[in-house]
Amino acid sequence: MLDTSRQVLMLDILQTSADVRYLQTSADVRYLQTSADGCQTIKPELIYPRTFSMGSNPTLTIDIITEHTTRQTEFDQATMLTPLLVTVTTTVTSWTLATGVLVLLVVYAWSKTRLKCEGSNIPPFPAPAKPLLGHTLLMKGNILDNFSWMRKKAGDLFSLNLLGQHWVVVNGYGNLREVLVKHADKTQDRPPDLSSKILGEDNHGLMSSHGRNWKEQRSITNSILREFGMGKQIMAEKVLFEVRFFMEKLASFKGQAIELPHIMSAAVCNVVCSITVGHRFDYDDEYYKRMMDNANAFLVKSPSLYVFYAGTILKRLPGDWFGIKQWENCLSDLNENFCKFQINKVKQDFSSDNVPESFIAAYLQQMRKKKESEKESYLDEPNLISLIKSLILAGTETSSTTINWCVLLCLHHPEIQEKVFDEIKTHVGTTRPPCLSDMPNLPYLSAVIRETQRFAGIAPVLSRQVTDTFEVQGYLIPKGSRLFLDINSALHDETTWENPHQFHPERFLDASGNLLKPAEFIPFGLGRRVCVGEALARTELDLFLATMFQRFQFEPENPTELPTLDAVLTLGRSPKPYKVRFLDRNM
Ligand code: HEM
Repeated sequence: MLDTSRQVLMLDILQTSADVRYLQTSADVRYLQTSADGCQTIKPELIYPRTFSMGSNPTLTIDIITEHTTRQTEFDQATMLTPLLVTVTTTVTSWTLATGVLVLLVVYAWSKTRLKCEGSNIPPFPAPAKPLLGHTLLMKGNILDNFSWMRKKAGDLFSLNLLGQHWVVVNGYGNLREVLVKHADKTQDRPPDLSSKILGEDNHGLMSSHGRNWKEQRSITNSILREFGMGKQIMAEKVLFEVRFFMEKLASFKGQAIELPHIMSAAVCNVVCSITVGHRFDYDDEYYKRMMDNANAFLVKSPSLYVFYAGTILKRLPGDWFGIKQWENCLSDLNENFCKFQINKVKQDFSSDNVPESFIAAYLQQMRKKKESEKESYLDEPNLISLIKSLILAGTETSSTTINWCVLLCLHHPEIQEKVFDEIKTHVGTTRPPCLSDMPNLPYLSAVIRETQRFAGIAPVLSRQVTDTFEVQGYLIPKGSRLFLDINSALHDETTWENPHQFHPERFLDASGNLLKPAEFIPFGLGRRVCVGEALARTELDLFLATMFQRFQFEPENPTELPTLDAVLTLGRSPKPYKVRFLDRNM
């Protein structure tokens, strides 16, 4: 503020007295003229504000020293100094005001960022909280590594103060189960997230809905997906239909090194589209590519896990520090140009009497029925829009990233790749594509898929809002707290999995080669919010991967330099970009 006033002062005088070299005030304070003719410095700090009379009729006497003469000039309000003095007066007033406001703000922020529950028997903190910021800085960087060292310091359950919000990080299968299953009534809801807040979709659809709305959306989603044969042969046929297009696309690269994720996501998303909107899209269709780019941006451009739950205030900051505005644009475009557009298309030739051919049609039919029966219901179009978006976002990158990890891991373990191929060759052959009924005969492939899911841990941290106080491990988890549930702490627990950071599919097979499913294997979550698309995801992983292993040999771009196994962490955990060659085994 001082600086600003000083600059205004100098500029105002200098602009109106072009010949002036130095200015000297009546209080004998000199300061520098900044015009281009190179006059010497007089300490500018001296000018403020004692130089001026602040009475009701402020005047200022200034000695104007030119090259040869000294002339004394008195300025008053009527002259050009008026704005100058007004500026100074205002500055002084606003300085006092600003200090007051700042003090108030600090006191307010301090009271808001203190945990109300501190002092009660909540889980311990891993480190002292910083004034105002609490533990927010601990959320920077790789959150999984951060949680891991905090766990070592504070134990399986620990508290964080994130700008006044109490969060508890829950580690270990036993604790996750206790929180998500035993206390399911109190931990059913997710905290409001930024994407639904900025789109005005809080309590819409499936991901961000809660209470009775969530129950009804979840129940209708389950029943429509079952109606479309999820986990059964009908759904498998939809997947196999897409697998054929995907294989041709892979073959079209003729062994050239490619990045898999884009084309893989396009294929997997088509399965979700064939269910939700009733048909697939061509991979090169511009409309589809735009929708895919937007869906992909949700993950790739998504802010860090913590920012995901931060307030919308971040959106109002100037610029786009957290990429939130860019992110918002992608999500709005997905909403308007895909979800709403497709719903309107289905509505155009919709009839309640037709057998529904898409999720949208089935939902609209149920919506109409509920309306006619005049039963209270949450089925409506805003929920449907958000639901379609949830299915696309939650159902694309998850399965696609898992397959992407599996291919990468096979580049590191060619012997595993050959073992899977041999199993397929023996039990399916190479003349017809594998189908769902082959899977019981392919336990090694199933073990490779499970081990990929365990090793990669693509959905590493879930979150919940605590709606009623409960106790776990002797600690109090107060109502209003939020939970980070570290799923990877169960998937990588040394007491369950020997050498958890090694890729070892055999851990999912018993001595007779039968497939195992340990309770701690929870890549789809646990409890009431467990993945609604689990059966579809498993069918996709089985059929896409079985066909890929059967037809292609996966080779690294450069055989002497394998791509890294390091992950990129956003809301999910995906491999760093790498290139792979798909060599057709039939050629
Ligand atoms: C390998 C693939 C997949 C993995 C690893 C996965 C994992 C998960 C996880 C961990 C959750 C959160 C559970 C919780 O918060 O407790 C979840 C929720 C969800 N998933 Fe999946 N998922 C996959 C595929 C799919 C597919 C294919 C779909 C749909 C087409 C889907 C739709 C959803 C939805 C809508 C939710 C929210 C459910 C709710 O809140 O009630 N997911 N998934």
